[in-house]
Amino acid sequence: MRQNISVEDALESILSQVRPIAESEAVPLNQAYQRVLAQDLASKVYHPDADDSAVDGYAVRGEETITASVSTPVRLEVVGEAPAGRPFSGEVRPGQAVAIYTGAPVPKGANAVVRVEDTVRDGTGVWLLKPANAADIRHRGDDLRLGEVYLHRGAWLNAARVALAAAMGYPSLPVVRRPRVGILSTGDEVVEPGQPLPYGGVYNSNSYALVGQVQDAGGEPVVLGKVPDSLEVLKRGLAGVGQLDLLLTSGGVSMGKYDLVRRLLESEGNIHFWRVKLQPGGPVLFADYRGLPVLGLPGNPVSSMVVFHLFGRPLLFKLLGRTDPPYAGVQAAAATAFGANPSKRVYRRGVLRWTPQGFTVESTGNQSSGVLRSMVEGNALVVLEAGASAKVGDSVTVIPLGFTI
Ligand SMILES: Nc1nc2c(c(=O)[nH]1)N[C@H]1C(S)=C(S)[C@@H](COP(=O)(O)OP(=O)(O)OC[C@H]3O[C@@H](n4cnc5c(N)ncnc54)[C@H](O)[C@@H]3O)O[C@H]1N2
Ligand code: MOO
Repeated sequence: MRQNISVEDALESILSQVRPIAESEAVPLNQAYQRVLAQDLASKVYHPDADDSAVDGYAVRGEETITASVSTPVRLEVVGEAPAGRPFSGEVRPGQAVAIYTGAPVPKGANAVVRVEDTVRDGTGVWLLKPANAADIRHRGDDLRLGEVYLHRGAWLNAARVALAAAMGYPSLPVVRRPRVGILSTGDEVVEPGQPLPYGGVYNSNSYALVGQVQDAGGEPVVLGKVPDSLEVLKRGLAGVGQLDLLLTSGGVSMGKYDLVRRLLESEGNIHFWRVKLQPGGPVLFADYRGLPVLGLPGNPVSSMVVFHLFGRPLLFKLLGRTDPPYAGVQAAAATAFGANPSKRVYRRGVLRWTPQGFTVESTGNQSSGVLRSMVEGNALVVLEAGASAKVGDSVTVIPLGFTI
């Protein structure tokens, strides 16, 4: 077992232990959001399907309109209409125009369009007050070309990507099976909300943070409830977890004699590492329990959330084959001072704001890892290397939480 390793070494150890999930399934478009594409997708169509009009106006032979102006309007005979979805089947001959609408294919013979606001309708004809513009025609395949791959395996299916798949002609999408992620809380003092709170008790919040964090990363949370501080009960709980891709435990990984998760994994599992040089979340543990990867999150609510973000989220991304980064940093000017830890990298909770001068970040105040409120009031983690504090105005690295830039 490795101990006291860096965040980078811990992440590398975790990622080297997990293989991407090979199974996939087909789901209708409306169920594809927040899933991960399992195959490259080539367009089944051209978009636009034909050279079409980008504006409402008149399709004309451009060379006939060059002299058109308010003082010297050009008159053409309107021989038909081309609404979107009902293309004009004839041809635009010299002296003629066809009333055309945005998205309709440009009829044969026409090569430019005059916008309706630059025309005056006059019985069976139309006066053009400006020359026609060829740039108001969109060309076949400007957006999508038949057979070309525009969505790649590993893509996180957000609104725009699902929409693009629809535009390419797919009614359903192949997506990677969701990793099943067990969430197990430990601790005699931990009580489910809704139950009376005994003296010294604490409501289970970690499980609920993890359900949301697992879903946000693309996993399927499997809530396994809470086991009390008893080795036997913990063992029975672990024996009955069923088919999982990852087990998250919360609590029980520190130095105390009731820190059962660590003790059980020490004796019956294989601990890859325990304790990482970071705060909050230093006592994090990563192990293998009978073939199941186990990420042991420290019990303090902030530690649990931060450690999941730094390690659990990238682990799920690897299982899913997601190609977007699990998190990223931006530079921001410190609006308050941030204190250092002499021997560990710290992740302080801060409020990241966009101002006309750029990003600024302000501390949420009390940085104790028991203050869950800091994860609600803050929207970002300020990263400070061991021994490195920040003064007001210093540029610091910040990891935005819950939104991507
Ligand atoms: N002698 C030492 N003691 C501690 C150390 C240390 O290095 N030496 N590290 C501290 C740090 S840092 C952390 S973080 C915690 C982690 O401890 P555990 O993972 O063993 O967690 P517990 O002791 O079970 O709980 C810690 C804290 O979190 C509360 N908790 C636990 N589960 C939940 C839950 N599901 N929902 C809400 N809150 C929960 C629990 O009541 C405790 O207050 O260890 C320090 N100790
Ligand atoms: O690392 Mo603990 O997570 O500071 O409280």
